[in-house]
Amino acid sequence: MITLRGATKRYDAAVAVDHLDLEIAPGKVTGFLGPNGAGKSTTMRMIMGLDRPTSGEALINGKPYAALSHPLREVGALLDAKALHPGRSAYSHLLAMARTNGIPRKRVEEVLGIVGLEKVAKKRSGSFSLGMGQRLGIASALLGDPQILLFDEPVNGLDPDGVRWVRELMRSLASEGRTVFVSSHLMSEMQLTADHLVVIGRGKLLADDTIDRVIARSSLTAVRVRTPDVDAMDTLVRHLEERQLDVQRHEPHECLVSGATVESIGDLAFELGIRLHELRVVEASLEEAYMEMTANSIEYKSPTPASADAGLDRIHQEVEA
Ligand SMILES: Nc1ncnc2c1ncn2[C@@H]1O[C@H](COP(=O)(O)OP(=O)(O)OP(=O)(O)O)[C@@H](O)[C@H]1O
Repeated sequence: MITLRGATKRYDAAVAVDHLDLEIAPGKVTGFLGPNGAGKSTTMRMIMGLDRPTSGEALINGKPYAALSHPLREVGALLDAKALHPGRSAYSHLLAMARTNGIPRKRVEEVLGIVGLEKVAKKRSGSFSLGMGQRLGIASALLGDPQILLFDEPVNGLDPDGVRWVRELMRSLASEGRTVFVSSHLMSEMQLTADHLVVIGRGKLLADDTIDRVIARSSLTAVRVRTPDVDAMDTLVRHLEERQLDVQRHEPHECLVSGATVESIGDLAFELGIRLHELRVVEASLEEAYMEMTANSIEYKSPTPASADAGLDRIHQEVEA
């Protein structure tokens, strides 16, 4: 279990992480999302004892990293894949880590096998590609066979085969009951890998929930309603608007309702004696839900329109199709 209580990190006047309260539970993959500069790496560094919180605390199994008696056996992390001695081979890098942490030599061979680096294990890591460096970083994280694992953008630089391998590794580590906390900017990948999401923006918590609930809460997730009777649709829309619901009507026979369930709209239509030909949820994608949630937290905004608008357009197009 990873616990953050009021964890805050300031750099001079700037607040990188702002009073984060979180519990990252075992047995699942928790995805860690947020725009550039949101504070993800700083949060992970505080958990790993590399940055001291300005206030609050970051705990591993109830203790700060520095108080762990066998840190590598309790928690492993891939934080910066480039933080390796370039003249050292993967093997000697892992062996040095193993020796200083009382880990047997055979575990070095085991982890090299897990990450698929056996054949290049004796080569200087300075000659490694970005993807090989990521694999070596993952091997270092797994070395102590810890129950808690943190990965900061582990698929960065990996080819599609490598991306899938990381996904399967994360899933299998979680299925063994481990705590897996992984940051990424790739929404589609997170949707396939994570069970739970933590989203931060400007150092503050924006969401701590399952993927399904993050998507369901998006205003871009709406219920599509269709009736063959235009007058009946007029009546239904009036009643929905009286209930303060956001209704968009792009066609006489159809509307999109945000913030209501299919059950509540179905019951209302039934009470009003309105025949429906369609009543279904049109879900936002995780990317759309994320873009909407972080719209006000983006430090480095691109000049192109936000994809929240693109999301609405997509739903409208679906309705018109
Ligand atoms: N050592 C430091 N000194 C000063 N400011 C820092 C330092 N480290 C991080 N910051 C600032 O803290 C904020 C959070 O940075 P952090 O790297 O944690 O964000 P991030 O979410 O990991 O970003 P990215 O997705 O770009 O990797 C940023 O504004 C960054 O400029």
